[in-house]
Amino acid sequence: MKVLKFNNGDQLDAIGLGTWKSQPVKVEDAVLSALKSGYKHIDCAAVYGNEAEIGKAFQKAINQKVISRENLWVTSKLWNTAHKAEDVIPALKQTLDDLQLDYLDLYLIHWPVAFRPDLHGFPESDDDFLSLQEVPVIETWQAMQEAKKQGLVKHLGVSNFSVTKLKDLMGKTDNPPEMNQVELHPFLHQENLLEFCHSNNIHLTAYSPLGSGDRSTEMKAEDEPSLLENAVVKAIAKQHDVTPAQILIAFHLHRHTAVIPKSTNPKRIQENINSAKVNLTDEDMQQIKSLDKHYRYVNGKFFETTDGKYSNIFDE
Ligand SMILES: NC(=O)C1=CN([C@@H]2O[C@H](COP(=O)(O)OP(=O)(O)OC[C@H]3O[C@@H](n4cnc5c(N)ncnc54)[C@H](OP(=O)(O)O)[C@@H]3O)[C@@H](O)[C@H]2O)C=CC1
Ligand SMILES: O=C1CO[C@H](CO)[C@@H](O)[C@@H]1O
Repeated sequence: MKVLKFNNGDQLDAIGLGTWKSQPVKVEDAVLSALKSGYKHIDCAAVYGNEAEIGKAFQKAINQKVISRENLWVTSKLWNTAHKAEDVIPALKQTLDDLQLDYLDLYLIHWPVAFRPDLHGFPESDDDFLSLQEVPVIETWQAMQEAKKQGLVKHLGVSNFSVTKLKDLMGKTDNPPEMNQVELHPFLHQENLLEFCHSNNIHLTAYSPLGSGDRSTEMKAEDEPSLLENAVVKAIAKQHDVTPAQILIAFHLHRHTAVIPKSTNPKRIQENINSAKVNLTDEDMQQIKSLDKHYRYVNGKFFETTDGKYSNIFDE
């Protein structure tokens, strides 16, 4: 398995398991099945509403000696309601309680967007958002540093940050993020972001690598393109005698990022980690490069306000 190396010597398996939309009744078995299939890297978030069930899987796996805590890598994310300094550590402690862990391996700011702390669910009006002037990202970041000092988390990072937002944060701290988790796949290469992160010692994790087909219909565009059904991807898969999903996952290994396909199906969970064995050629990568059309499945539209507080969230 390819790994991403951190400054302190820690290593992250490049293929991890995503858990957004994994139903609480299914996710415990899914995570346990993944750990038994050799996954060591699990991607979670408070907002996915299933961390307590994932925690049960971790307990079972550790008790059954499927994996030790030291070999397991758990990422979670701070939700947008907890960006104020005083809310960060309580939110992290809730996640740790739910996951039944003493520490996280990686904690990310989920979005560069802040909601009112008392908000339940998603914003319904402009008033449900706080502006970045009211809660600057650096305030949240400093509180995360404190959590690290207290031993609650080993590594810190961000998610959905553009180059502009990374530069802004890096200009205000001596402790830059070690990870940026963003959408990446053959329809969205984000070469500039990849180059910026890699030349600044920031790892990337690719989310929605298979096109996030199980999102609710309200989140989908009518003419949404399919990665799994793409003719070029299918032809490359045929040449390698593997599935299209395995090509889509192997693409990220070739670009030295992590990738976190979501599945609750044991067969597909196994299939996805087996992508580690796929070696794409330069010619395959060239063909995949031609598919880039800057298409986002998670387009951030749900953060648009009428007052423009969070317009152009990706700065492009
Ligand atoms: N930081 C952020 O803002 C975001 C982070 N994420 C993270 O990234 C993870 C992955 O992204 P996500 O959006 O969930 O979508 P993915 O691109 O991983 O797609 C998930 C879908 O693909 C199906 N699938 C899984 N494996 C295969 C396979 N081998 N062949 C065919 N279909 C397959 C799944 O079905 P089934 O389960 O039935 O197998 C599900 O319908 C998330 O779960 C989450 O952890 C995602 C979005 C935003
Ligand atoms: O990780 C994610 C998936 O779920 C959320 C939407 O419900 C997104 O905000 C986020 O990017």
